[in-house]
Amino acid sequence: MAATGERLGEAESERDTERGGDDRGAERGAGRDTGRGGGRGRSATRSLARLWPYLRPVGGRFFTAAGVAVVASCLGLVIPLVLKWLVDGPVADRDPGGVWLGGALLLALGIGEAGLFGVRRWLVARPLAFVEATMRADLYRHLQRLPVSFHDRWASGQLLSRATTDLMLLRMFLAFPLTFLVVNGVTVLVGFAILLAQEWTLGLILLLPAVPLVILCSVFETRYAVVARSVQDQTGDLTTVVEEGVLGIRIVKGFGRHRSQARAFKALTERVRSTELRKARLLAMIWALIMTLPELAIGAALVLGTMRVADGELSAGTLVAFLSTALTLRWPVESLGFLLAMSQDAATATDRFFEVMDEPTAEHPTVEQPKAEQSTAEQSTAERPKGEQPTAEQPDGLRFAGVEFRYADAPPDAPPVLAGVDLHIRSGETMALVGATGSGKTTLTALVPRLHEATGGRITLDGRDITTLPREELRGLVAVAFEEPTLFSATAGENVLMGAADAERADLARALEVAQADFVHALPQGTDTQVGEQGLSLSGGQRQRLALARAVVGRPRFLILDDPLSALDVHTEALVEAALRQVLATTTALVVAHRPSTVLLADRVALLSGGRIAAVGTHHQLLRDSPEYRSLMSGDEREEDR
Ligand SMILES: Nc1ncnc2c1ncn2[C@@H]1O[C@H](COP(=O)(O)OP(=O)(O)OP(=O)(O)O)[C@@H](O)[C@H]1O
Repeated sequence: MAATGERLGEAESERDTERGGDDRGAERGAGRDTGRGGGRGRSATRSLARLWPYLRPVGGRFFTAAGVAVVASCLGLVIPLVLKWLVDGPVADRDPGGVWLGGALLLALGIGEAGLFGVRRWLVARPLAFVEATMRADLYRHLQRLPVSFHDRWASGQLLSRATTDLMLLRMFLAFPLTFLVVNGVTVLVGFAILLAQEWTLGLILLLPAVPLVILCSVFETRYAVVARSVQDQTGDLTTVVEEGVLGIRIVKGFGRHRSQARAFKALTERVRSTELRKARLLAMIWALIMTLPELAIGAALVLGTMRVADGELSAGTLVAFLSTALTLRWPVESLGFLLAMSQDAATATDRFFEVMDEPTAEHPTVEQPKAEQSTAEQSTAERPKGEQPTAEQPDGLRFAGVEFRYADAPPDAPPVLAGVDLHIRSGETMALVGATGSGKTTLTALVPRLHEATGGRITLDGRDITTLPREELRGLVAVAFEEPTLFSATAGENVLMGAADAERADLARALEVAQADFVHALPQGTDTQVGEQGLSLSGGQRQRLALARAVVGRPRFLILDDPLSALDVHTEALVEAALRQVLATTTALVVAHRPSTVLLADRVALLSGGRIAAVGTHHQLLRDSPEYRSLMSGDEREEDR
């Protein structure tokens, strides 16, 4: 089963040449590139061996089932021996009693074989469903724990296809090809031993095709591995396009883009189809060879055997038994082609599964505060203006000290998004964060709950470096509401209660009130109303208010709001603002703001520009002193001054 890297490399470059340049259109919609591989230089056996930890808990039942299948298959090999006895004995002696006995024996063997195969099926069905479910649960759990940067890189369709198609392929592989590769292997060995024992010259004739078959199978396996990987990756791309098309149906319809969407989809399906056809051609070729060579050998053995029976060198019974054994071995030999193909598909699915599972869950795990960092902490303490030293009565609030950040996938020559942010939000204070589009406001807010890891500097909450806080504690301290409110296919109440592990119904009512999300009570089942996939049954403003309620339900110590009022009408915005003022009075908050109305919720404003905090002050101070701030706010300035 092992494939050589060189051959894989050759096959891959051949595939690339075959592809040519005409499927560029199909690349559209494939989205982010991560998650595709070439099947280059990997051993199928080594890949499949990684499934062992999942198989081990059900190993007893699984191996018993394989043992039962081996016995059933070898039982089939006894049938020709009974035939030999029948032909040379009772049939030659014209003994009807013996013929009946032989018939009964053959019937019993047939029933025994069928019964044992039934038992095998029963033995493996439940454990393999368990293996598939465990792998799927592990994958889901791992996906939840992977950092946001991973999800930024990977297309969702690639992940979906791994969780569905690939795991189904693996269950099918464990249920059938894996067992039958063993069973058929043992059957072929036992069968050939019987053939050689019966008549070694004829046996050798049947063995002749084995050498070319082994070589052909190895070449086939190498080529098939590459094509199998392509099909599975392309299916992932297809899933991404379908998902994007369904989620973005409003945009597609709104801009009348269904034709171009359909064209892009068709290009991708064409690409999958042509790869599937290449796979089918390979399979057809290997099947033709695997079926033809043994048939030729059986034909040759039949001619030679008949001549020897005619010459009296061989008994008719022996020839009948020999040919029946050879015919019994046809299926185990012929099945090799598709069993190998299914094993390759499974090895590819295993690789794709572990590509995700091998991704580290934390880019920077929680660490004990090292000495070097402590000195930075001391230094930043020294930098604090007088009167800002944290005390037990007055905690320090949220502090950014020399925070730097660059996206891992940013071009190497691009400047960092954040190039040394220094900002102190005092305990209980609300700070508005203002900056031009793309200046890094969302990025800065994402660093606080460690959705991304700062690449330099440090962030402290009440004097504690966030990298030293256990993630659960950090996420209990900090609540976030993003500009794009994400809701889940659950009830309105469940969506809000997701904001805090220990929140109760009373907290839910309070949070809904604060976020002016009373509309929930008017829904058909109140807070128990399902909000549909991604909350799409609600308006943008309603979704945003629910997201806000989710952020405040746990009375967080620190609140991060990314332009939380952008989708609200003027009337609702005023209501939410009024309620928010109450919440903000009790927490330390950083609020990304684009409009003066949001800015006015804050005690002070920080202007982010060129990756640094360019100015800090009240709204009116900045309007007076900062031309950049004035220009950013100018759109609404007149309204503000009214
Ligand atoms: N996942 C990512 N990978 C690479 N670059 C990114 C990623 N996300 C954002 N960026 C880049 O980082 C910069 C800052 O983006 P960010 O979303 O933080 O800006 P912003 O100030 O919040 O913008 P806006 O006001 O439009 O919401 C932008 O140039 C953006 O293109």
